Amino acid sequence: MRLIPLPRSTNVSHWVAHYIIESINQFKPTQQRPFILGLPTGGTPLGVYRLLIEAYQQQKVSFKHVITFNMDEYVGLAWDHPQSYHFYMQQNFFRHIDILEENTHIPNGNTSDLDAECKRYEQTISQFGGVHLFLGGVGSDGHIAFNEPGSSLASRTRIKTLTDETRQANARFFDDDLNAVPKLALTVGIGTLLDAKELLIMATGSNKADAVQHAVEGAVSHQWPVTAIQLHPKAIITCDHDAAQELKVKTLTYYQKLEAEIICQY
Ligand SMILES: N[C@@H]1[C@@H](O)[C@H](O)[C@@H](COP(=O)(O)O)O[C@@H]1O
Repeated sequence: MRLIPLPRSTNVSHWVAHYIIESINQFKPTQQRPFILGLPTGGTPLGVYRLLIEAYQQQKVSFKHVITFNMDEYVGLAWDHPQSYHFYMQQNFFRHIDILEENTHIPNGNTSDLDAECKRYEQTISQFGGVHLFLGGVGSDGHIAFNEPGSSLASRTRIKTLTDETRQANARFFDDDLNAVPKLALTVGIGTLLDAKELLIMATGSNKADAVQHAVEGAVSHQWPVTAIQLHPKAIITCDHDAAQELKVKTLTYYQKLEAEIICQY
C-alpha cells in the first residue's frame, strides 16, 4: 500500500485529480474499451470534482468513454432530494462534463426490491469487466462507502443500517436534523472495492486521523473497515497533515521519503 501524505486538503485534491486524469488519458478509452471509474460522495471529494470539471473545460480530459459506478446511496430519498447521492453527483460533477447519462451508475435506493437491485448492481459492474480505479473517502470510524464497523471484509453490494456516528456526521448535510438522515443505505461491499484494479482513498481533516492510523499502522479488522485496503494489491491512501497526525513520526518519515518526488510537487 502507498501512503501519500500531503500538507493540505487542497494538495490532496490536486494530486487525486491529476492521478485520475492521467489514469484516463493513459488508458485511452474508446466506446469499445471504456474506462471504469468508481466514485464517492461526501465533503472530501468535492475539490477533486471541481478540478476534474476545470480540466474537462480546458480539454485536458474527456469523460465520453468513461463509465462510473458510485459507491452508495441512501434508501428512500427521492433522486431529486438535495441530499440524495443522485442529486449530489448531478450537481457536483455529471452535469458539468461530457459523460453520457447512461454511463453513470448509482444504486437505486427507491426500488421495491432492494436485494434484487444490489445483485443487479454487482452484475453490471462484472459485465463491464470490473472497476479500473475506485476512488473513496473514509468515515471518522473507518467506514468505507457505507461499510460500517463490523462489515464483512468479503461483503458485496447490499443494504446496510447506518450507525449513529455516521448519521450524526452526515446530519450536517440535512440542516443538522438527525431525524432527516435515512437509517438505511445501499452500498458496494468491501469485497466489491477490493476487486477494483486500483483503490484510492482520500482522508483529510483531524477527524480522520484515527482512521488513517488504523489503515496504515493497525491490523486488518472489520472493526475498522478501511484497514481492508491492506489486502488490496494496488491501494493508495492520500491524506493531509491533519489526518496524518496520529501516525508515528517513524511511519510518516518512511512514507515521506518514499513519496518525496510527489510531495515536493504538491
Ligand atoms: N457514504 C459516505 C462515504 O462514502 C464517505 O467516505 C464518508 C465520509 O464523508 P466526508 O468526506 O464528508 O467526510 O461519508 C459517507 O458516509
